[in-house]
Amino acid sequence: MLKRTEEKERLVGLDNAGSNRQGRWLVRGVSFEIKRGEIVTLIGPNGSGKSTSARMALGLVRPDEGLVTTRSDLRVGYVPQKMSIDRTMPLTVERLMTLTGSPSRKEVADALAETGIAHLAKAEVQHLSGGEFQRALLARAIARKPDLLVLDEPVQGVDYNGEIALYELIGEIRDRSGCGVLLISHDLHVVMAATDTVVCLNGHVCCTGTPEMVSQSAEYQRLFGVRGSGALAIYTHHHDHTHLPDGRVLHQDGSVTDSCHPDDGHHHGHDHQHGADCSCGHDHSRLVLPKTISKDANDA
Ligand SMILES: Nc1ncnc2c1ncn2[C@@H]1O[C@H](COP(=O)(O)OP(=O)(O)OP(=O)(O)O)[C@@H](O)[C@H]1O
Repeated sequence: MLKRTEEKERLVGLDNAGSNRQGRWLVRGVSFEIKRGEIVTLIGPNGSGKSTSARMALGLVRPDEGLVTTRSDLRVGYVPQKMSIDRTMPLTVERLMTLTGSPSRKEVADALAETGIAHLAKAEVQHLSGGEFQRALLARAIARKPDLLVLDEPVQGVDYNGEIALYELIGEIRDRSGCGVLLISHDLHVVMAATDTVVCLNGHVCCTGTPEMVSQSAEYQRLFGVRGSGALAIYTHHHDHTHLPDGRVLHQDGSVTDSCHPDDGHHHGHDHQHGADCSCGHDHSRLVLPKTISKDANDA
């Protein structure tokens, strides 16, 4: 008898969902689902309805049309787009972890270790770099052991190498914990190919699919106006280095450098291609778009 492949558990599903405020549709016709172990990324220009769609998925906004179904007792870990912290108030990373929940000391320590900032447990939040702060917020979210991890613009205030390191970390967390991940991004510089599904929004779903499929769709290219040298490059490489929490790069030969370049002598067996915008060029399975796309998107 044939054994059916086991279906991954569906955590959240939106079916033609829409949200209306005072007669205006903020977004409508949104359909996607997130299963356990999957990464779904919502992309789109400012005001395109990414946060509204995510809020519908989380049950924070009730859809005015369509259907949203959520697994009962779904545990969500949320990394907000902004978090206002009184910079004059002393607040350690450890304390930040317990502001809105009550994880045990071990859960706090594990989450800080997993996000690579165990050494910053006693540090003041106001002294953290952009990348360290994002990791602290991520640690706070994963300490809850979520079924679904939601990250709204997780790479804000983070430089290019830090951005790649953060995306890699999110992928590792998914691999280790098996949680589902919903990412929201309008800075399209890096959308990791580890993303299973990209949903491209502009008040409605313009296109949806794998990063490769979406990048090639006419709707996507119309929306983001990919111009001139702004060609897309899909990277599929083998892993030969690791991005450290502080943005530096640990190479296979044990050396650590501030950044990573194909010709820096640390990489062997170049079996990959580089795009026009490649400042790193190795080992990531990701879709890279030029920085200018964010501006193009706003112009669109
Ligand atoms: N509660 C609300 N009441 C009225 N309008 C709203 C409300 N929330 C959002 N909007 C509007 O809905 C549209 C979509 O907003 P949303 O925050 O979902 O977009 P976004 O894609 O996440 O944008 P950004 O990238 O700027 O964060 C915007 O025009 C916004 O001004």
